[in-house]
Amino acid sequence: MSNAFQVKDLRFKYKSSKEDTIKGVSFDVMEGEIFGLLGPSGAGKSTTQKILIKLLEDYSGEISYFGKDLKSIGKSFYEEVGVGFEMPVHFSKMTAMENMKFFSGFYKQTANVQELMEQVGLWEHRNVKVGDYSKGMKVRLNFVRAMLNNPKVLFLDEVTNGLDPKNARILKDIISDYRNRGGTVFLTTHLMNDVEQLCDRIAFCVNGKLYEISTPRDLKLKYGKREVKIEYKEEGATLDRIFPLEGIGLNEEFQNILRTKEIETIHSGETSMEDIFIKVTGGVL
Ligand SMILES: Nc1ncnc2c1ncn2[C@@H]1O[C@H](COP(=O)(O)OP(=O)(O)OP(=O)(O)O)[C@@H](O)[C@H]1O
Repeated sequence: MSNAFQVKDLRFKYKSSKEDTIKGVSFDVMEGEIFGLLGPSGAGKSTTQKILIKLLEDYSGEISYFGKDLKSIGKSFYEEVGVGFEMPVHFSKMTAMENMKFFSGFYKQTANVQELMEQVGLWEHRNVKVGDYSKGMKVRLNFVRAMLNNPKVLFLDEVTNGLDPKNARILKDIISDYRNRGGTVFLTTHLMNDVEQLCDRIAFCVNGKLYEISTPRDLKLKYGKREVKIEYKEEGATLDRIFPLEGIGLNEEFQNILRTKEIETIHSGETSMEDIFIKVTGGVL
């Protein structure tokens, strides 16, 4: 697998601000992975994304896109990337389909719009004016728009914001499917669920810096509590005990509970991603 993006010591300052918004971050986005930037509001996630999309060019540091300096790549870049911004922008007096046809016109190569609209459950509402769409429908349409050019790399900003759990799930499945077919995804979020269910690797972003670039699983192993909690019934009451994972197979008390009690639950001490985030960055999401 090659690197879709290689970012080295990226720094960026908005003209109106006194200090750097992005304070020297380095990371790679591998081709075929879902890479997530997780962080609280104002951390610099959207700014980083805008730099990678070439909307902000006045940065220092190095960014390469499939081995080429990002600054040297021309308009062809937009044929290859899909962008789903947080705030959907559509023509509200036009129908969803008219909107999609309009935006398709920007690209040389376009995806199968019907298929995309069907996937997100909007095909039957294709002739409705976007102004009459609900917020969730607009979010789903925005996703279709991001996929219109069959992108090689997909950028998503808070992609599940405003969606109910069912529609959030549908969208996450489509994103995973896109990755499984070789697509690369760079997403920003402040939502744990998005990270846990979607991302192959994540980076914690706080105040323009990155902490701990890793897989959700490795982070859990590194920062998780190495213990097992067991809940069991005894004389009508539910009791619980916590045992260290080390030597659990030889722990007689643990074995005894397993043998003699009615077990209700057994959990390994999984630390939530939120706990890990706080532990690593000292900040809250
Ligand atoms: N156009 C701009 N001019 C000046 N400062 C800006 C501009 N856009 C963003 N900022 C500032 O840069 C910092 C990072 O903002 P950014 O939007 O990248 O954060 P974020 O992590 O994406 O947060 P959110 O999830 O709220 O969008 C914030 O302090 C913000 O106020």
